[in-house]
Amino acid sequence: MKTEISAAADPAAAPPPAGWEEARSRVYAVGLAAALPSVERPLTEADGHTLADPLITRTDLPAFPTSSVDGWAVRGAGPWRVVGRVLAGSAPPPLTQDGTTVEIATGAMVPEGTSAVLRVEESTRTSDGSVDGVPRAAQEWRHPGEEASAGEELLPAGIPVDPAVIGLAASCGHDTLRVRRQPRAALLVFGDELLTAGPPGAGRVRDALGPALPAWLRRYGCQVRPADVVGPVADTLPAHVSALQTALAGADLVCTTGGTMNGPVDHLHPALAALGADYVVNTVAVRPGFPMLLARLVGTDGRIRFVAGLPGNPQSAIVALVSLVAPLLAGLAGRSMPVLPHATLAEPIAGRGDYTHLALVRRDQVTGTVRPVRHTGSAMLRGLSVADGFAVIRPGGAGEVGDQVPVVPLPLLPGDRAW
Ligand SMILES: Nc1nc2c(c(=O)[nH]1)N[C@H]1C(S)=C(S)[C@@H](COP(=O)(O)OP(=O)(O)OC[C@H]3O[C@@H](n4cnc5c(N)ncnc54)[C@H](O)[C@@H]3O)O[C@H]1N2
Ligand code: MOO
Repeated sequence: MKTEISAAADPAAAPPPAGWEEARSRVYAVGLAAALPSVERPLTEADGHTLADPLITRTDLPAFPTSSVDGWAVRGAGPWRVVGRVLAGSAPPPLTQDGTTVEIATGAMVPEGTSAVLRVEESTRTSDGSVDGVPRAAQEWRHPGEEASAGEELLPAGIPVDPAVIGLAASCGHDTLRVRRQPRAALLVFGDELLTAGPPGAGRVRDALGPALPAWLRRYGCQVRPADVVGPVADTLPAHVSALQTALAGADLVCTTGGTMNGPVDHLHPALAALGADYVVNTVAVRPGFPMLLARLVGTDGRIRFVAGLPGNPQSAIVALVSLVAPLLAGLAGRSMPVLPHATLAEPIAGRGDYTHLALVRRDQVTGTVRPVRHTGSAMLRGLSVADGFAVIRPGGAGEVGDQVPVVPLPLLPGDRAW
């Protein structure tokens, strides 16, 4: 996909905001073009990563004929003379004579020559110690390849690794998985007015994003080390440039909060210009969160890094996170573009004219419908704390009761496969 990238420059001369969907596609494409290299990880360390290669089974599944019950592996017609016992974990000799049986445990390999497995509770012993009974018509063992054949692709590349995938990989013989390296993210919090402890007041507010964003970013599969969360960064251009330079040295993605507008101490745009960044997206026609941006820097070593500028208003910062950072990370991980689930509105939601409206909603777990929550001003976090996601109200319209609308889910549980 062609992407429009423009150099960071005078924001007054900036192009009009990108449409919300267009902005998402653009950042996803740019992320995918910079997809992170693949690495080998032990299964126990693969959770939350993304498969870089398809998952291919190393053997048939099951790998050998496997008894599904405790009982008797018999050959020919009964009664059967007992000639041995086979427990799970060994490769038994074949049953060579009709009228013979071996005791067999659930999970044990069925000896070659077996014609049926008789459940222990459906068997009797004759006076001479032989086994008798009528095996069920349905076979009581699993055949090799019943679940998968050796060499078969079980999952494509690009799939998120979750506990189900880890279990499957182990069952078909893998000790490690080839996954995309997790993106390393850093966070710079801008704003001299921010307090990092205690109650707000006297013109100062608590930094709500420094503590919260690393946790959101980890839920999107990023690595965020505590030392990579820095702030408040002093409201001067040199301090911004230097903080960005330091963060970019180690991170694939640097998120910043605040300073996206053109206020007297908003230094993000000039700092990006000083660093030679290009805009992938510079403002988006969405409410709230309009001043969000994504910029790209190419290092002298060719390494591509991104800066996501999240607006200072706390809810707007989260809108920017779900709007731009989530598709960027999907691209970097080699995943597909996130598909938005749809839900039915149980209450109307106003439109925002030419802008897309992202409205915090809560989902009724029983009916699956969504309704807006209260306290959703862009400076507020109360609504977010009781919401499951943002309903997407497209430009030029409004959401009516009964409308099916896309919903951007919040990544509330790590590694969630579906909403
Ligand atoms: N003249 C205009 N002014 C503003 C406009 C506009 O269109 N014209 N847009 C408003 C919108 S929309 C937003 S969003 C904000 C974005 O501003 P910045 O990204 O430059 O953010 P700041 O000015 O630094 O802060 C805005 C607001 O958020 C509070 N804040 C900042 N960081 C944090 C934090 N980590 N935790 C909690 N609260 C934070 C900050 O104190 C301000 O109240 O611009 C509007 N202005
Ligand atoms: O768009 Mo601002 O992000 O409304 O608060």
